[in-house]
Amino acid sequence: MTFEEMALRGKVALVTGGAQGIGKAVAEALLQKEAKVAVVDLNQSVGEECKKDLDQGFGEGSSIFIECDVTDGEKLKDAFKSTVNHFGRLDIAVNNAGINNEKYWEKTIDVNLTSVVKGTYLALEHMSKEHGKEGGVIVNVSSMAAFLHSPHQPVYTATKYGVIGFTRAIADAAAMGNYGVRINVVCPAFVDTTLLQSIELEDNMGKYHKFKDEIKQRMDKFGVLDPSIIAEGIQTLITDESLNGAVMKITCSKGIHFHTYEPLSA
Ligand SMILES: NC(=O)c1ccc[n+]([C@@H]2O[C@H](COP(=O)([O-])OP(=O)(O)OC[C@H]3O[C@@H](n4cnc5c(N)ncnc54)[C@H](O)[C@@H]3O)[C@@H](O)[C@H]2O)c1
Ligand SMILES: CCCCC[C@H](O)/C=C/[C@H]1C=CC(=O)[C@@H]1CCCCCCC(=O)O
Repeated sequence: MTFEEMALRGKVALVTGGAQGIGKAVAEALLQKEAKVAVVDLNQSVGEECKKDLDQGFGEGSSIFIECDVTDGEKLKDAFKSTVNHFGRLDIAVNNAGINNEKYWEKTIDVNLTSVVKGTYLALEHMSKEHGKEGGVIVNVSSMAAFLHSPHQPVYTATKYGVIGFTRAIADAAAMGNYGVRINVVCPAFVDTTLLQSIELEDNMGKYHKFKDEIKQRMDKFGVLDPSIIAEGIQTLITDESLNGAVMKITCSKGIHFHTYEPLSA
């Protein structure tokens, strides 16, 4: 049995936006290592299809689907509670749900940043030693848009910067407060998921829709990753106990690697 299999076997994970794309790839990777997974997603039909796939691939008892809009604080709180009630514990949370919408940009902030903060705090309530729990790991999903900003997605870019800043700060708080919880962030470049289709839609891109060809040029230039490599990177952030406050970048050019920051000057 590999180290990852030992580290993940029997562990319970909650993955937001887990019904498709990167989130589903994360769920499959964790189930492959005999973890249990709660798939939390807004989309009921896609979520139920995902559940069927996971049942077929990993057995009916290994996962549950919880329909939940992460921007609804009470629903998200209930999703965490249902996960713990069903599986008896929570060890891992992946705050992955995200959208790309510059027209209704307040919604983008709600999903991509506010709900990641809420999801992190809810996960800490169920995992942190400050709440008498046994510890765990949280992974928040940002983007390479936080390193190569996108003039076509100013608000999306801002949310992804925010996810990095919040995660690095709360990871330090977790260490200083002996929460027993490691908190890391992953920053993928373009990934082959439904989200990329949003660049074609004026309802998503708003006034920046006229820039869509430029985004496509960037996709041609930088390449498009398979969701499975993001799942591989997130699995490393979960199982490598040396990682807390880590900022993982995943690109076609350099694969899985880490961003390093200048040490704080005295
Ligand atoms: N695809 C990319 O190129 C790319 C690159 C970098 C980062 N990301 C980030 O990865 C994460 C996952 O994106 P993806 O590419 O898999 O997209 P996707 O659209 O394929 O999947 C996102 C999932 O999140 C769900 N979701 C959206 N809003 C929700 C809400 N309010 N409540 C609950 N679930 C909700 C959707 O129903 C969907 O199942 C996002 O945070 C995204 O910003 C994506
Ligand atoms: C389009 C709708 C969904 C957005 C998904 C994703 O979050 C977007 C990231 C890109 C946005 C602008 C960029 O250039 C970002 C990609 C930068 C890639 C940099 C790679 C650099 C390298 O390979 O060295």
